[in-house]
Amino acid sequence: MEIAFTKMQGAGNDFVVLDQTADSYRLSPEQIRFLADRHFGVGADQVLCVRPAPSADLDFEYVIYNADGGEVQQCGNGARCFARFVRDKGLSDKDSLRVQTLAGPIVLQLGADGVTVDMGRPIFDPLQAPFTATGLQPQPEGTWQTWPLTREATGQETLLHVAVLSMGNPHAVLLVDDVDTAPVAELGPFIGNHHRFPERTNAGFLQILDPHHVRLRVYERGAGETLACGTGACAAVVAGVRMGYLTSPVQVQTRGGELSIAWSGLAADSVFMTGPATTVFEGRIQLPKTP
Ligand SMILES: N[C@@H](CCC[C@H](N)C(=O)O)C(=O)O
Repeated sequence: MEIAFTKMQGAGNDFVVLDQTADSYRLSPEQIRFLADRHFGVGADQVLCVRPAPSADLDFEYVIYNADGGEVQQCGNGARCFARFVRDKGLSDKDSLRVQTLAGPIVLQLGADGVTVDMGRPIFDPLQAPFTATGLQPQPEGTWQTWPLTREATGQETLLHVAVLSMGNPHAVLLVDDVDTAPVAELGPFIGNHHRFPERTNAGFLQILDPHHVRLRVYERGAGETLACGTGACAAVVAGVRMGYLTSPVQVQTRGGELSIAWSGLAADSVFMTGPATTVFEGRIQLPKTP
């Protein structure tokens, strides 16, 4: 089967975007992995599918797959690209779109500064992250807490203190002095695959510059380190605000660009993310047959 695709990026987090509004084909995990493959396919951190709305109060369904082929709940940078895609393809001319994700509905707003996404409320209950905190003693940090993860390296035991929350998808946030020297390639998979995260997790490395500016690297579940992670930026800012280090709005510098995150600090309020969304190229590709 040959399909049309659009390659997009938001702050360097890159996507293959597929229009499945009129054509109801579905892809196997092998086909997703092929599309995301940087040598044999198009290359992307995530594959995004635009599908018809499942109910009249929504505009579309937004389906997200990681490069490893697994379907996931949420993708912030992808949401901005989704909004740009439906506008550019003439699928909708609305400035405000309500789309269904696996984590629930989110609202996308197209404006002059880029796309702003209402990412919904952060979820603080560890069990809902999901994170198994049984038997652990949290360490108080501001109005919040971090959790100790034991790490055995070269015979020595070290403790990493991570903030845990969900932005619809799981996040662990570790404060570091300098993101450039943080051992992301080593600690990212350790935190991401830690047995206390039964669905694995995205691992953020947060360097605070001042109350309104941070630097961030994220080792993403199912994709490895990416140039930016939208939900990771939201989670890091929420964690920083609750620990008392940050004040909204916060500019998040990633390796691929800048994102602006706003959150009132109240658990009942949504997190808002603004940033770029760009089309890189379009094409058609023959999919491999799957068994
Ligand atoms: N790049 C994303 C997040 C994509 C999903 C994530 N890897 C997960 O498995 O939860 C973003 O911009 O938020």
